[in-house]
Amino acid sequence: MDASTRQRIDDLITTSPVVVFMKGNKLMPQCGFSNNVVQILQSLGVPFETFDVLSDMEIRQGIKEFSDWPTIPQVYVNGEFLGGSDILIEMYNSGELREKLEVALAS
Ligand SMILES: N[C@@H](CCC(=O)N[C@@H](CS)C(=O)NCC(=O)O)C(=O)O
Ligand code: FES
Repeated sequence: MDASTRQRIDDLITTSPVVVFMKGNKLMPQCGFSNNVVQILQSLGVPFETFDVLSDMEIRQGIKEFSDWPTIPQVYVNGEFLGGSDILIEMYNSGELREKLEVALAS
């Protein structure tokens, strides 16, 4: 990824405490994995921003390198990579996600 893509990602992950790189948007997720993450965050009632990687191939590829994670969706909390769909589902089911987000959003 070039320096300007890296800079854009640096900016994107701090637009909100919770940022989701996904396919599609909150109203119309374009993939079941992205939809999983949206449904989980909405069910917890936390505010979050999304970025549609289908609109930008540089970010779609760049975010994989940036996070060292090969797939979309990708969830960032306070500028740190948290995980994709499987990880979010697991953390949601264990209650860890609610706890983590409560702490993250309070800071
Ligand atoms: N097991 C993954 C599922 C996500 C996944 O497999 N994503 C694929 C299909 S949407 C992907 O991002 N492929 C590369 C791409 O489309 O750029 C997770 O936990 O998030
Ligand atoms: S777009 Fe086909 S699995 Fe996500």
